[in-house]
Amino acid sequence: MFPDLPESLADLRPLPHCDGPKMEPFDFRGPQKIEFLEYLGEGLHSHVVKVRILGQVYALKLFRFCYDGDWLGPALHYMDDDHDLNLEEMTAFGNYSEPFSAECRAFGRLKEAGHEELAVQCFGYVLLDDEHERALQAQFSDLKLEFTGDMDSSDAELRSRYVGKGGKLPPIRGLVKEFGRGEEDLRARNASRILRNIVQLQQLGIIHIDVGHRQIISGKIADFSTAITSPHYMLNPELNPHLNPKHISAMEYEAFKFSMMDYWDFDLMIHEWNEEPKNRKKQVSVYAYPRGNGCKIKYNLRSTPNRERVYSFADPRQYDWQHCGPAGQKSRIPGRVSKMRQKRLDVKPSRWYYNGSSTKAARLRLAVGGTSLEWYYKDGNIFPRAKSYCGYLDI
Ligand SMILES: Nc1ncnc2c1ncn2[C@@H]1O[C@H](COP(=O)(O)OP(=O)(O)OP(=O)(O)O)[C@@H](O)[C@H]1O
Repeated sequence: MFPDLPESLADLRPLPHCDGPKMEPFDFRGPQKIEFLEYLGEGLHSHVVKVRILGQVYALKLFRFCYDGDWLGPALHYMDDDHDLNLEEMTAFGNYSEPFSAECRAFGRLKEAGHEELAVQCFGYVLLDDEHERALQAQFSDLKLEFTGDMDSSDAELRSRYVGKGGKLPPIRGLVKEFGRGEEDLRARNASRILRNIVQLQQLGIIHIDVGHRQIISGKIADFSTAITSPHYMLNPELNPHLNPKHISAMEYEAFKFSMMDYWDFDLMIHEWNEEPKNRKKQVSVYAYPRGNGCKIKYNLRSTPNRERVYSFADPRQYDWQHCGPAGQKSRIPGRVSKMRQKRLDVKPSRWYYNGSSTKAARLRLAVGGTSLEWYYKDGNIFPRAKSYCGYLDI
C-alpha cells in the first residue's frame, strides 16, 4: 500500500505503481539531506514545512496516513469487523486515489504534458528516512506533529497496519514543491487566470481539484491531494472490461458532476471573496457560470438547445492517456529526462454537455456536493455501486 524506504538509490522508482502518470523521486544528488526551517501550515491530508535542500528553499508537503474515509477508497463497510483489511484491495485503490498518490499523478501529468505552468511546481517525491523524521519532530517539537488521522484526531494504527520490509513502519511521504505565498488577491486578472487554468487542467484529464482560496499559492493551484487524474476508475471504463452499460452510465454521471463542481467551487470562491468586508473595493465579477449561479436547464433534454443544457467546460475523458509517454522516461542523452512534446490546450475547449436522462440532468443542476457512488474491488477490478440514497442511478 505504501512505499518502503529504499535500500539503495536504485530502489527509488517513479510512483505510484499503476497505469498513468507518475512522479519521480527528488534528486538529492546523493544521500537525503533536508534542513527543516519553518512550519507553514496543515490541511486534512498533510503538514507543509519550509525546507532547504542543496541551498534552495522549497515547500515540503508531508502526507499523513489518512483515515480511509478521507479519500476516494473502497466502500467504508469494507472496514468493518467482518471484512479483513485486504492489502491487495487497498493498494488497488490507494495507487489511484490516496492523497499522496493523487498528487503524484496530477503533478506527473503536468510534467508529462509539458504544462507545469498550470500549478505550483513540484520537483519530486521524498520518503523521509528515520533520521530526518526525528529531525523534523525535534525542530517542531512544540507542535507535536501527528502523521496519522486528520487535523483533529490521530490513530497510530493507520500507519502500523501497513508494515513494510523487516516489520518497519512505512516512511512519511513528501512532495517537494516551489515555495510560494498564500493570501492571493483575486482581483479580475488573477481570477481569470485561475479559471483558465482549471479548464486547462481538466483538458489534461485532471478533475476534483478542490478549488478554494486557501489552495492558491503565488497565483496558482497548489493542492492536488483529492485530484482524479485519468486513467482512473471513475473516468476510464477501459480500465475494467467487466463493466456493464449501467456502470458506465453511472460513472459518467459521477465524473460529470465532479468536473462541474470544480467550477461551482470556483464561483463559490469568488462569491466568498466579494462578501468579505475588506474586499468591498476589490469586487471580482469573473465567474465560470453566468453570474456564478450554475447552469439553467430545461427538463426535456431532447428539445432543449445546447446553450440551455447542463454543462461543464471541458471533458477530462478526452485526454489521450494511452499515447502519452510515462513521466521520467529517460532521454537518449545520459543524465537527461526527455522533454515531452507539449500538449496543445484550448482556452475555450468544447463544452461537455451531459447526455443522460432528464431526471439525472435535473439533479446535476442542483449540484449538491459529495459522491453518488461507492467503489468495490472484485477479481482484480474496481466497480461502482450507487450509494444507498442515490437509487436514481439505477445500477
Ligand atoms: N507551495 C507552498 N508554499 C507555501 N505554503 C504552502 C505551499 N503549499 C501549501 N502551503 C501551506 O500549507 C497549507 C496546507 O497545504 P495543502 O492545502 O496543500 O494541504 P492539504 O492537506 O492537501 O489540505 P486540504 O485540507 O486543503 O486538502 C496551505 O493552506 C498553505 O498554507
